[in-house]
Amino acid sequence: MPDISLRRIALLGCGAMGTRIARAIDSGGINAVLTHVYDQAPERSKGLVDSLKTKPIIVENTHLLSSNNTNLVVEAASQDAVKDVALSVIQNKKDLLIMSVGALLDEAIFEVLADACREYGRSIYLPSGAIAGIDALRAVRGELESVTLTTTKNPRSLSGVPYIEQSGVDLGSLDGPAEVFAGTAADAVRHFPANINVAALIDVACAGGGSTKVRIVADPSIDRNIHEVRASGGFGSMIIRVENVPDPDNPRTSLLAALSAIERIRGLCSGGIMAG
Ligand SMILES: NC(=O)C1=CN([C@@H]2O[C@H](COP(=O)(O)OP(=O)(O)OC[C@H]3O[C@@H](n4cnc5c(N)ncnc54)[C@H](O)[C@@H]3O)[C@@H](O)[C@H]2O)C=CC1
Ligand SMILES: O=C([O-])CC(=O)C(=O)O
Repeated sequence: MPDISLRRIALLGCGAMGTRIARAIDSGGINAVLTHVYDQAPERSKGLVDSLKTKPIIVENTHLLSSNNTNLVVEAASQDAVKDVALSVIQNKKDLLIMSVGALLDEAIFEVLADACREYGRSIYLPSGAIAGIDALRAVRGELESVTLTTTKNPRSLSGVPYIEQSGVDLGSLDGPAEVFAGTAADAVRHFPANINVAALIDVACAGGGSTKVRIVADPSIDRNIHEVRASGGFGSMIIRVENVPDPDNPRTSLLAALSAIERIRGLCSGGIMAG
């Protein structure tokens, strides 16, 4: 049940997604105020704050985001940021919304955070991000026999990933679709930390323990970030497919991911009737 007293928000990460979230709050579309921000790149936090009507305080490090009277810390930074700060946010009795969900496929981290949420009575929210149907997958998790995620992106949305460079695939010379990864969700988020958080979301929803099957395909002929989940089991079967427009400020990230975060924050801050 959402806590409608959530009104003061701190933001970790002022990149493509963090900027959209901050602007949605600043525009008055969410019943909340952005009180504090932090980014390890100081020019990012300053650039964001300069562009906002209501100026949040720029803090000196991640931990200061939860050492004030905010209710909710929103993470839109990186898996490393989650590993660094998530536990202290919960210990400081703040709720936490995580977008770099891949961090949770480290079993030790998941268990520590789950225990801390119980002990301190706080919640960690994982918006459905760049995928859809997370609620349905969670509902049928006890009946699942098979789940596979296939993610297809333009090579420019996959550039700079050491795993691809080491595997000898030359993204620049592809003239058709090429599989660049096949394996488990746990390995996918390790090798593609900024590209496949959706695999972690699906795996957490299905209680897969990191074992959900994942394929990543580079296809120079497409300009969308496409995620397709095929699931089957005792409930029947489902195919969930999204064809996402990439965020113009970060082609790895889909616009839907930021919109999903904003909608989740809006719901947490307003209560009322909510679908899904
Ligand atoms: N859950 C989902 O469906 C999706 C999740 N994501 C993830 O959400 C996160 C945000 O995405 P974008 O805004 O597009 O990325 P971005 O690269 O545009 O921005 C990330 C910002 O966080 C900052 N940052 C990174 N590590 C940090 C740390 N340890 N401490 C403080 N600041 C740090 C960077 O300097 C940068 O300004 C990424 O981890 C991305 O992989 C992206 C798309 C979908
Ligand atoms: O935004 C997307 O399409 C997917 C993505 O980067 C992620 O899951 O990390």
